Amino acid sequence: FNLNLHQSSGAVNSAVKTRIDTRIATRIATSSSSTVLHAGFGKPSELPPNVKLSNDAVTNAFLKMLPPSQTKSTSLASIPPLNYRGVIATKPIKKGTPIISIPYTLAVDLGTESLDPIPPALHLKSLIESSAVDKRYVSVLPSSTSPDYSNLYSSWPSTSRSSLNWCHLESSRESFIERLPEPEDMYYVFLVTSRVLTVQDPEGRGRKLLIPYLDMCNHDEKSTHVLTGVAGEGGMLKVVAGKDVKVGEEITIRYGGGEEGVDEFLRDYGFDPGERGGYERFGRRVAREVKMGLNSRGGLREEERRQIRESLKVPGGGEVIEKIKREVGKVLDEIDGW
Ligand SMILES: C[S@@+](CC[C@H](N)C(=O)[O-])C[C@H]1O[C@@H](n2cnc3c(N)ncnc32)[C@H](O)[C@@H]1O
Repeated sequence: FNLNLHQSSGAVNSAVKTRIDTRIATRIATSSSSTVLHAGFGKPSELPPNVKLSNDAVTNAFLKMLPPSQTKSTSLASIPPLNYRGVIATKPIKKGTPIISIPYTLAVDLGTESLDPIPPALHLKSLIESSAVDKRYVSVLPSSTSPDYSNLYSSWPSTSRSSLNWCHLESSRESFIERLPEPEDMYYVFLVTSRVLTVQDPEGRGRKLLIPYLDMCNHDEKSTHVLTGVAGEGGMLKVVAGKDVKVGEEITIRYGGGEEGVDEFLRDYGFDPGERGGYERFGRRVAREVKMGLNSRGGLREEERRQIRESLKVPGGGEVIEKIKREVGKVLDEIDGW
């Protein structure tokens, strides 16, 4: 494939894998399409009016941390329709050139790869608490009160949580919490699962890295951009353009995880990657789990179903939770209709 990667060493093609338990993301997509928010913008002055470049003091201080070349053709912006923060092209970018290049030395290295997000989460917590992570970066991470975090079903009311223990998704999250020193440490698990990439070091071992700026790229299943880099001295962690990029286009990457459905995706990132079948698919999975439960242990008793129904009425949890609750409600209706 004719991607013109910057090759400074033979190891440069080592993949930056998108987070935790995921497969290598050097998938060089064959599709030439990508999300084009607003095609046809040629100059920065032609940025779509509804894309607001982030221009507050905290963001500007963070951007100054980065190599100056970094912000010549991209910037952070609030991007419609969700108005989430993301990276946007402010200049046209040619296919094959790096869009983002962050030196390994700027990344927060959380150690060698493990399938378990808890060790890197606790490592991150201690680095942040001991001020070993640049404050300018910490200040732009989503806080524990930001919607990115609070929309996760972490805020699912505890009554619902215990009632939903039979649900694979919920019990896997519960098992995280049980193994954490404090339930609040779930916030660091969220930072790890939602924004840490696995990058190979020169010896070929995967390392968990929090890469400032690169971690601001949102997910798009159809993104053709390619992640490359080596987690070691002199390494540059890059997003290389898989296609020509126009001004005003969002720079997205393709996250790993949740290939089978949407559940791990929801747990780890807190949003529904609609293209994978979304909540409908999740609902079907829940239904399957309930039915399996019915076969193996006589199913949910009437009392259990009643408790779940009650817990579904407890407000809170944000949009994601509300959608899951609706799906769970449908599954219960289905069972009670049998
Ligand atoms: C690696 S961060 C991306 C940058 C993030 N928007 C920020 O401002 O720091 C991953 C988080 O961004 C949000 N996100 C990324 N892609 C998204 C998408 N396609 N739809 C909705 N939210 C998305 C989710 O909150 C996710 O947990």
